[in-house]
Amino acid sequence: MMTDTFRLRATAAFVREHDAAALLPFLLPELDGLETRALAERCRFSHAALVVFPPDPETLRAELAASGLLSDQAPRPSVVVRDRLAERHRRGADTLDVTILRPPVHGPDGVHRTVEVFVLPVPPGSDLAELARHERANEDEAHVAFAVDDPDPLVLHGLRAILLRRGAVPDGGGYNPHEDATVFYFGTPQAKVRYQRLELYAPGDHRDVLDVHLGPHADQPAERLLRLLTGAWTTQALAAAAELGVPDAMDTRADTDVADLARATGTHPDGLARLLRYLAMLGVVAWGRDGFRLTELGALLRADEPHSMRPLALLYAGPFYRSFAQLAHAVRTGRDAFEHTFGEHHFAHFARHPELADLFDRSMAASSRMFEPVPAHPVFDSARRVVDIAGGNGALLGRILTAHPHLTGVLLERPHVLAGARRSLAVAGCAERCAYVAGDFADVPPGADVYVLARILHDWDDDRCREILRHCADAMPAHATLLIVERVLPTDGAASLATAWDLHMMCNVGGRERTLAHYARLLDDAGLSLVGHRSLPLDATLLHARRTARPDVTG
Ligand SMILES: C[S@@+](CC[C@H](N)C(=O)[O-])C[C@H]1O[C@@H](n2cnc3c(N)ncnc32)[C@H](O)[C@@H]1O
Repeated sequence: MMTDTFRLRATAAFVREHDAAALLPFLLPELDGLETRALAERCRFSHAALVVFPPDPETLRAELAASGLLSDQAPRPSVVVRDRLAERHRRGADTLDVTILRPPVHGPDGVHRTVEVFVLPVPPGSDLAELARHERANEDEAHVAFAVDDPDPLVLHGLRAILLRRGAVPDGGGYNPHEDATVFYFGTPQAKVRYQRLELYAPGDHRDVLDVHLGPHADQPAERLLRLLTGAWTTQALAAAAELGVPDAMDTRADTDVADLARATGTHPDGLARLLRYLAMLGVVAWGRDGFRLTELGALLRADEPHSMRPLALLYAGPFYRSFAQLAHAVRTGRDAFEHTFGEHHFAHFARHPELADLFDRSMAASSRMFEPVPAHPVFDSARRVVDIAGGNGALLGRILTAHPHLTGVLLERPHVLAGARRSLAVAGCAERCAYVAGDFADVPPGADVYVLARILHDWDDDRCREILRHCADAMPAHATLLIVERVLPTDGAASLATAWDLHMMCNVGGRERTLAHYARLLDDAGLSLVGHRSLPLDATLLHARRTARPDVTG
């Protein structure tokens, strides 16, 4: 359990190191440059907040002093956080004596900021000990706050609209008469920093805007849970649209009439209208005056879109949907649910069903935009030969060979995958510079300069990964490089696609996503060293490893 001093120090360091323009895109990765600028012009990053639970005032003073946080201001009563704690822990608000301190901290540019410290005394033997334990572990009240200096209602409505459009979710708020200030809380579920709540802090009484923010039922956990529970319907609605060719028959620049769309897709007009209404809620299509328009998001489901995500939609709503229904089996037994559902491992199952193998290969290509920056890695400049181990349909090798005409490539894959790889490398114009090896991880060809393992290690448990990495290390000359593409699990609780894919790997493959330290250990065990890493699109990371130099024992 983290001590309050540690939590105070970490919060103060965060406030010191960040500013609004840099922080906002981490909280809401979908913000575009214009929106970030509009927000940063009207909102200052003012503080990060936490709740502490000192046994007595002396301990609190000592903890604040040890964290470099000193304030001679008198504490003010908290209303909003007190009420939230009371509701979460089913206690009367008047039994919680929560006060607010705001010790100053200087930001990177010397500007005045604060750490907002909510203080709830928990004397020894108090019945609040369990509440304190829960709150320290979950940090439900931790948030970062942006102060709005000129908060007229129009500005507040405009700021809310941008935040909501980019994935923020209303998460309560309130008016504190002791401070004459209104706060608006938002959840930021996509955040790439440890804070998944954002506060707009507006001096003055803005309860009219707050009423809109809170909505009639917005603070009901039951409503939030209902929204979460319908996730399966989202997967199926997206896949149904893709299967029926709805995005393919729509336009991103003009509205399409529902009756026309029903004719074009061979669907029932009422059924289609209802599906479209749901898709509009997801942002996949948008309501227009004359029907519905396809959005940029929805266009990714078109069959002819470069990097089309249609195959992924069909896979996730098809075989992987059936196996996800058995997730509890995977959690209970530690064994993958795909094998439990289909009677064999997914690689073997797909190998026996060519239409599924094809769907799988095309769905891997759907997210191959994560490879875009890989060919720019400097290791390719001095290399001559590259081996892509289990390179799938050759999407990555094709990019590397296209960017570096001096290179030759080898693609190692299972025999049934090679035909597709040959075709796509021929389309990429790299056929003459590429050789193919039909085989297993044990057949990694020796003597190349760069070896690539993209989205392979997460398919396997640690023992099999060590084995695969040893095959690589054995094949690698002393100067060679191994590049690994994976989604790396964050260690600070930040939201990441890796966390979702870790569940997918457990359920469907029997593998796992890993932290950077975990990869470093596996490499080390195989005689390799992690020497660098850089981030890639779609929450992926490129790890760079070399053979570990062995001490010269020839003496
Ligand atoms: C998740 S895909 C990744 C493909 C490619 N590297 C990419 O990122 O697009 C995993 C690949 O491992 C291959 N594979 C599975 N078992 C293998 C084995 N024993 N030896 C070689 N390749 C294998 C599969 O055929 C599949 O193409």
